[in-house]
Amino acid sequence: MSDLHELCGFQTRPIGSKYVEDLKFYLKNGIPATYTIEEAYNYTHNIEEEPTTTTTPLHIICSHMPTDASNEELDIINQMVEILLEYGAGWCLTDINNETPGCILIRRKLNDSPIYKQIVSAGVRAELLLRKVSEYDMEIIEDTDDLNHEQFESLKEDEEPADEEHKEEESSNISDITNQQNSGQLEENFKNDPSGNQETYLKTKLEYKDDALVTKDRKDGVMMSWETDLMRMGCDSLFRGANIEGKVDDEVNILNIGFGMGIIDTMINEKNPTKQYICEAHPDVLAKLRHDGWYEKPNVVILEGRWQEQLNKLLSEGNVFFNGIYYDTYSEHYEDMLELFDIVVGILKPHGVFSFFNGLGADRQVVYEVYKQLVEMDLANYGLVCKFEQIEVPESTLKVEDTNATENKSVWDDIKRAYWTCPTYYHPEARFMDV
Ligand SMILES: C[S@@+](CC[C@H](N)C(=O)[O-])C[C@H]1O[C@@H](n2cnc3c(N)ncnc32)[C@H](O)[C@@H]1O
Repeated sequence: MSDLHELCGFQTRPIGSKYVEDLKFYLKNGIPATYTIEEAYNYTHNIEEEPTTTTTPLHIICSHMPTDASNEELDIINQMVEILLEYGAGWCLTDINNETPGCILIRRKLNDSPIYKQIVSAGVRAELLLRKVSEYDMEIIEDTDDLNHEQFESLKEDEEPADEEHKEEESSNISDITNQQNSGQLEENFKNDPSGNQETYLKTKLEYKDDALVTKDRKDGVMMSWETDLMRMGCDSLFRGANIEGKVDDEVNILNIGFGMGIIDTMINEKNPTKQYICEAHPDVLAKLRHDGWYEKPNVVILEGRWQEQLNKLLSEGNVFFNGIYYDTYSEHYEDMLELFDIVVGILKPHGVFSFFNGLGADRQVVYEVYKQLVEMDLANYGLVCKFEQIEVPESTLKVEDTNATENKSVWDDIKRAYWTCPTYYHPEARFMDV
């Protein structure tokens, strides 16, 4: 382990200002804030292979920060985190246990600490920067080949490097993409993955089961009935947009993007709006809509196709405006949602409500919290204020190994990959600012 790594392990107490001085000294002398234990180990052992896990100084701080630290010590640790982040420490790099620094704090129940807040803010800044970088087609060159290890290395022999066999499968879409953008293999997998690629998804056969809509062969969960309570909240939000100063609007129009299992659409229909628009792109889902009689319902309009085409048409025709718009699609990304905001502000009535299934980054709690802040900022740029209501999700959605209740069935038992692993759902309700 290098001196920098050792420093971040807080082996001597109390943690005083010398820690900050030493940290600054190492960083100013060229040790990268992202210098990993694995890089240090490989260098000392003449291993040329690029390590696949990244245990950074920030990880070490998060796992060694004492739970009995005094306020003065916490202040020093906080300063150290601030300095590391200033010097470019990664908020979403993953260590040997597939944990980011934020994940470690959550596991240690330290996510109320200012350090956790700093990490989430750094995540927001990093994602905004990444967006700019891709917008302008810039390249971030990360070359660690010419690191001057000799200058800062003093690795102990007993320190074990990252072990491939212990490495868990990466699970966060967003941090995967951030970490491993350059991998051609990943790109290929991504193309063939219906959950991440819309073109592939729309050609993939779907299957309706009792409690889920899944892709027939791979068993990706497109929609699952455990989300029913979340859909109820979504439906209630949409109809709040029908209320203008205590009176119900003369014409209540609701738009739902993505039919799936029809859970939210059934709830909307029961409230009998003037017009219920449903936009749906997948042929198997459209067949289900036909089979279940949705085309015959007098107040229902079905927009067949992707919202990207269908809603632009509505927008340019300019003769229907909505009290509520709900968005819950599949195999789309955050950038798609940003594109949707352009249309939402053009077809939402002044008192209307926009809501969506908030699963942004929800396979990793710290990423979920970063995206909660990002979407709030992005909606604000469109003049929409987004408020979040918190609810606990059913325990059966937390992976079996996390619940300590192996006898309980997990909703993910027959599903390829859990797209949700967070204990709390942040239900979004957005309205124009001046309403
Ligand atoms: C998660 S499900 C929606 C579940 C729904 N909220 C419910 O309550 O059952 C997502 C749906 O969005 C549809 N979809 C995906 N991309 C779409 C797009 N670009 N335009 C319209 N529909 C889309 C999928 O085919 C799928 O039926």
